[in-house]
Amino acid sequence: MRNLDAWRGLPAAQQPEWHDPAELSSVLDELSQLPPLVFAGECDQLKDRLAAAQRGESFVLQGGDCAETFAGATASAVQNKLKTLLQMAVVLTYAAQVPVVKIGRMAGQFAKPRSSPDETSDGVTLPAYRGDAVNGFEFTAESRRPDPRRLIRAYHSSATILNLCRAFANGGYADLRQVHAWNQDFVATSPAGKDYEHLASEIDRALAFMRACKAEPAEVHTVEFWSSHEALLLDYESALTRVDPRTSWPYAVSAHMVWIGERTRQLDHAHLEWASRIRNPLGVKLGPSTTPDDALAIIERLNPSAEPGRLTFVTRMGADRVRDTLPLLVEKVTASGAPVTWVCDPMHGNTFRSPSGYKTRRVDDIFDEVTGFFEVHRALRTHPGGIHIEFTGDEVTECVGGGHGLLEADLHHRYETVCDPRLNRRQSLDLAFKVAELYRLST
Ligand SMILES: O=C[C@H](O)[C@H](O)COP(=O)(O)O
Ligand SMILES: C=C(OP(=O)(O)O)C(=O)O
Ligand SMILES: [Mn+2]
Repeated sequence: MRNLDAWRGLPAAQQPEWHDPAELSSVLDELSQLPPLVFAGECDQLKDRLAAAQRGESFVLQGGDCAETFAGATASAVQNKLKTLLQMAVVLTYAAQVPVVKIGRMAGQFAKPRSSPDETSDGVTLPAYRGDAVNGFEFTAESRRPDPRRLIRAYHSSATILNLCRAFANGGYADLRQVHAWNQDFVATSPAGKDYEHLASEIDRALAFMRACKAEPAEVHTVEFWSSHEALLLDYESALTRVDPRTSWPYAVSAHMVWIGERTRQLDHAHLEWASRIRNPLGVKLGPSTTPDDALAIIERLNPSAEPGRLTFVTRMGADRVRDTLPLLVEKVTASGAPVTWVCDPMHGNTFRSPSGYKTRRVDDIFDEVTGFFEVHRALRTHPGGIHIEFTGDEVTECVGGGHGLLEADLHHRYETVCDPRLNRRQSLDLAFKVAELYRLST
């Protein structure tokens, strides 16, 4: 018998200390009555797309904020993010010559695992910020107190964002020619534009050819878009786990895909137990300390029946370690015959604090990790299935480098993230053009 509550008896890392159990329980009751944000059939479709990525027949582009905020659930913020994701996807589609599976770290990415449970500033120590679903970013005792009512806001903000994404993806905004025109603007105004001109003009010719042939498939005007987030808060995820009436299988209905983070993927803990019961496509983050046995045990827990598209390993090794740590994992998993989609997160292994105190990342390191990921897969003749990035559609100053040469001294201008540093719009497009080149060289 499936037991959706078996996780409750196990240790769960990174859960908030809610102070009022009665209030939490009433919030969870309320959540469990609310409509699903996604449907099981959609999750199955995404599983098919991820299975294609595992076979090298598509490429995953997953990205969004490190931590979404309630204040960020506006039409313009969501539109800018989606626009950037679509621009990146067009470049990658052309280079990879396979469909790009567009998955937002959006519409639910409201909870954060933290390195330390508290934060100290000017001699005052308060609970760490754990995402808008838990507490407020503002550094006051009142704001940092975990508030279960925020879970309801997380649900409604997710609904708002997902609704905007669905409308943008289907309502003409995602038109391929429009997206390409934005890319041409970027190439024309980017200092590194010369490097990208060739690819952009090839795309231009391909589109002109299609137009001349009067080829206007629906895919030119709309895109498939999927939501994802880290399934961190098990009370929330569990209240939004529903049994699909078609199949009687349980699904997380908070997002199409959910992933388990590097800090909560312990084999005998609650997160993997909960994830093992649901039927969504799942991601698991793997850091540099992961052994092949860890990876094989996770596969055994989450995908014992070897269902294609069910399990994505999102590796985040760091640019300096990816070439040493990834090969053995990929080799052993491949030898086991298990179907796994390999996706590279080049962000979380490359974070450092600048002398001025900002948490940041270098675009060069991010690109270097993706390069290493491609090299490893090429050497082992396995498929680099995609990339997973933290980015935003706005011109923030959180990561250093990129075509516009953002310096550490520039970080203070627009450092707006509430958790990890994100690529800004131009740095994201730089990355897309560079990865596109890499893809072409490596296949
Ligand atoms: O996004 C991932 C983690 O939540 C984040 O890297 C933790 O950051 P911290 O080390 O500042 O807690
Ligand atoms: C917490 C995150 O990453 P990881 O689990 O890889 O540390 C994240 O993706 O924001
Ligand atoms: Mn992060």
